[in-house]
Amino acid sequence: MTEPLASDVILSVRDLKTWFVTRRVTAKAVDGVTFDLKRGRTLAVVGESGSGKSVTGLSIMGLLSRPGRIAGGSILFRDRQERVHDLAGFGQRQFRKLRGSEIAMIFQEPMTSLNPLFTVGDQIGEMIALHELVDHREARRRALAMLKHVEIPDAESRLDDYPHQMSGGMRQRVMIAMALSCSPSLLIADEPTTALDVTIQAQILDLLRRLQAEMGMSILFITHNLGVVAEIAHDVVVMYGGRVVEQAPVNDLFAHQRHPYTKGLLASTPNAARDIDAAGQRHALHSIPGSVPPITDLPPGCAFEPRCDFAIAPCRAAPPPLVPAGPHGASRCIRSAEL
Ligand SMILES: Nc1ncnc2c1ncn2[C@@H]1O[C@H](COP(=O)(O)OP(=O)(O)OP(=O)(O)O)[C@@H](O)[C@H]1O
Repeated sequence: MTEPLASDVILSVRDLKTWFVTRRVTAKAVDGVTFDLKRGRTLAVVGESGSGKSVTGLSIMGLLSRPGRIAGGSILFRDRQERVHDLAGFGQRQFRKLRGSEIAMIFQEPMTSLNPLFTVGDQIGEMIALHELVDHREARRRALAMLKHVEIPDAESRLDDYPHQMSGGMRQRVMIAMALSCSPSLLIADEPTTALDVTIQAQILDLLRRLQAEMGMSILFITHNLGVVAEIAHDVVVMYGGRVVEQAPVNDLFAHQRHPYTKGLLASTPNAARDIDAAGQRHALHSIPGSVPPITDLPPGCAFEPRCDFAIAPCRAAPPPLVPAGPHGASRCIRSAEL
């Protein structure tokens, strides 16, 4: 029997396995991932390229491409009527009802969501009309309100712009407007600021924080950037090789990392105050040796063991379980108590 969902949890991913199976290989892109996202909070999923972050988001949205499929586990989602659904068993027809109205997703590249052939006003309006009974004029009025909501200057005239007439930051705002036009309770944001320069990135993060406070939505924020995590997350899940290696509230994670991979990620994140001293001397940035092994060829024990400075013989035996480490966090490192 599945354990019931705590009343403040909107999304509970439990032992999720998303595999890409072909006749020759099985790529276990997500292999036993478990986390909870609470109402009105932001959970960041962080890890290097290939760790399984995007596949986790796409699994929740029902947007996996073949031969990807959910091979096990559950994705419990609480809708606005407080009904709990297991999205792991959903078909495309059920997803179509939920996507946009209850769960929305934004991507790194706004043109993934925007059609170059239609004006932004038409596209946002169409999204609203798809889920709610509104006429053309009302859809346009709501689209304009959304453009203002995401702080697009001179929104009235921008309504009739095509996406290519806008800057990257503005397009990102339009994608957010479209995603939030039906007030979803869950937003999945997959690297939405990665392609933007740092000042625009900070503005988009500010905007998301403000919209979250106003609309009360929960955000699953996928990123490889711990700087962004520090800006936006309440809670953090660190992924490596398709598994969660550590999870903790954001303050705890930055104060004390329980997994050597998280330690390495943090040490590799540029930080001007730490990297240049008062005399202007630069200190070399740490980098984690090697790279994420292909998920079709993970080592038998801890997936991070070949790159880990703290590894001991038992790390090579079997994948360590995710166990409580400290009062709020959990770690998959058998040495976490000593780190
Ligand atoms: N269509 C596919 N067929 C086979 N394997 C896939 C497919 N899509 C993703 N994978 C595999 O799943 C693994 C996880 O990919 P995923 O995109 O989730 O990583 P990520 O952590 O989001 O990295 P990035 O930041 O680069 O997107 C990768 O190793 C990739 O090889």
